[in-house]
Amino acid sequence: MRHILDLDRYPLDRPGTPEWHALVERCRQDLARDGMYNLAGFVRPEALKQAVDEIRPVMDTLSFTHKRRHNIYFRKDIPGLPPDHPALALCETINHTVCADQILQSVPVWIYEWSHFITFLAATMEKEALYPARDSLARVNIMSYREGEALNWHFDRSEFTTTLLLQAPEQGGEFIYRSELRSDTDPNYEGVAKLLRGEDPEVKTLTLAAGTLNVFRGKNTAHKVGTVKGARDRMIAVFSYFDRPGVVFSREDQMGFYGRTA
Ligand SMILES: O=C(O)CCC(=O)C(=O)O
Ligand SMILES: [Fe+2]
Repeated sequence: MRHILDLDRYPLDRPGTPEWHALVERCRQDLARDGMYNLAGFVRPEALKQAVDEIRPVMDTLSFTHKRRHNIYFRKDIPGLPPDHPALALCETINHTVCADQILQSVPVWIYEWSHFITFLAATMEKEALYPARDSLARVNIMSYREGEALNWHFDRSEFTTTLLLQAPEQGGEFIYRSELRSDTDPNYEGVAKLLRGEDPEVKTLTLAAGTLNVFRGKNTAHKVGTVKGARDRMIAVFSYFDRPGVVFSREDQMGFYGRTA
């Protein structure tokens, strides 16, 4: 892993040492304050290039074009919410997705499965353990956003979302988010409606640099990716871990996100 990750700066391979604890502590503080932490330069530039080079042909030929109108929940209906409630307003997403089963031997999948990485993530999230998904599609997704494309407002399925930007676009493609818009006990439908109307003053924008590890509270943070501009696509790896082993997506979700089942 030493040639892939900057382990001098981020000592993930030395769990239990004072420098490892210091890094975990810093990430915990960022999460508590901002609902997010970022490790810039986590992946070495040569490894980023290798990742983009090995994924590019798969992206160009086998990726699923994810294009649909959806609500912020990525669900047809929400029990208890009338279909015309403004929290269910539709928005449009388009990007291109490659799944873990199409890039079994690749830099992002190696990182996803590295036990020191999983141990570190769990520690920053103050969890006893964290488990990779069993779903062969959802484990790792590589998403490419070309000029004019964007991912629209949504909440994620898992409590935390872990991403690694492999290639930054020339312009646009910002990560736009609203922390703690809802909680596990309060869906805050009025707040969601306000956000979708463009009237939430708490929305923040982050421009990520390639190689940055980004971890945020995806389940209750509404987030989207701004429209990409310029010739270079925005390419990002999204890692899905869960609190229990063996998580698989429903066939309906697999079809919606990946255009196929596994
Ligand atoms: O592309 C990103 O930065 C975020 C991706 C994301 O939110 C997702 O895949 O759920
Ligand atoms: Fe997301």
